[in-house]
Amino acid sequence: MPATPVGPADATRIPRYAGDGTFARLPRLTDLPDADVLVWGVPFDTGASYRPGARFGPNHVRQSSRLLRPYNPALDVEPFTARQVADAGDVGVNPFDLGAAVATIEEAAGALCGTRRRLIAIGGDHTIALPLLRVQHERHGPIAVLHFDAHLDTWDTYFGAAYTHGTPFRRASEEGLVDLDHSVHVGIRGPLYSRLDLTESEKLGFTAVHARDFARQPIDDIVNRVRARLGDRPVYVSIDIDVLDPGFAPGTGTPEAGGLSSRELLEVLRGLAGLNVVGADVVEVAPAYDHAEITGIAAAHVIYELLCVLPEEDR
Ligand SMILES: N=C(N)NCCCC(=O)O
Ligand SMILES: [Zn+2]
Ligand SMILES: [Zn+2]
Repeated sequence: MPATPVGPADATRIPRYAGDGTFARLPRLTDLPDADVLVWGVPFDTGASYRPGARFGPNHVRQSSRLLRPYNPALDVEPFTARQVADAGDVGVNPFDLGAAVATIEEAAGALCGTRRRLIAIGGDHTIALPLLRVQHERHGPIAVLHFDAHLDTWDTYFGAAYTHGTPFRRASEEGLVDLDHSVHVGIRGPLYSRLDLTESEKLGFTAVHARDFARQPIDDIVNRVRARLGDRPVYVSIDIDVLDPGFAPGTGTPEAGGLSSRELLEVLRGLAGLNVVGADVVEVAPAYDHAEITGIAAAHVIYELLCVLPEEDR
C-alpha cells in the first residue's frame, strides 16, 4: 500500500458524473500495483438458466457506484483511507465455452490475489463463485461460505450440465472447498423443485436463514445466528443480488418475490465486522431488467459495506 492511499476522485472538485468509470471512482490497479484490496469485474453469464444479461453487471455496478462517499457512519469506518483499494478492471472470459471461462476466472483470480490481497468480484452469474472459492480454498483450506441468495444454488445439474449458476455450491462442497460445519445460506425463499432440495443442501454443509425469518426475528438475532454459524473461520461472502426483493433489485435473472430489503441486507453485512472475510462476490446484476439503476445502486452499496468490514489488519 502507498504511504497515503489514493482514494476516490474528489467529488467536490471533479463532478461525480465525469471522469473514469471505475468502481467508486477509485484508481485502477494498473496505476497502483501495490493495492491491498481489489474490486474486479467478471462479465460472464453463460451459466444463467433464465434471463441472461449479467455479463453487463460489472460496468453497470461501477456506473451506479459514483455517488459513494468516503465515510461510513454506520460503522465509523473510512474504507478507502487506511488501505489502498483499486479497480482491477475486467477479466476476459470465453462466453462460448463455460469450462474454459471457469478455468480462466480461477487462474486470473489466483494471480490477482497472490498471497495477501483480498478480492471482491462483481459478476457475472453465480457460476463464478466456484472458481473464486477454489482460489480461497487454496490459500485458507475449507472456507466458511456465507451465501446470500433467494436460491440454494446447490442443485445438481441442469440439462445434464454440472457447471451452471444453480449448481456452484454443490460442486464446491463436493470438491471439499466448503467448511461443512460453518457455512450458511441467507435469504432463501420461493418454490423449490422438491422437499429434498433443503435436506440435500444441509448435507452439503449449509444451514439456512430463510427470507421469512426476517419477518419474525430482529436483525440482531439474525446477525447472531449468522456469526455463530461462521465462528472464527476464514469467511467467503457470496451475494446473489436476487437475495433482495425484486422491488429493491429488479435487474436480475431469476427474481423471486418476498425478499430482503436493501436495509436488511446492509445491516447483516455490517454485522460481519471483526470476522476474517477473505473475499467476496456480488453476482447476478442484469442491467437490462433494471430501472433507474435501482439494482446497480443496491449492488454498489453492498460492495461498499463489504469493503468496510474487511479485517482491521488490512486497514
Ligand atoms: N443463481 C441464481 N440466481 N439462480 C439459480 C436459479 C436456478 C433455476 O433456474 O432454478
Ligand atoms: Zn439467486
Ligand atoms: Zn445464486
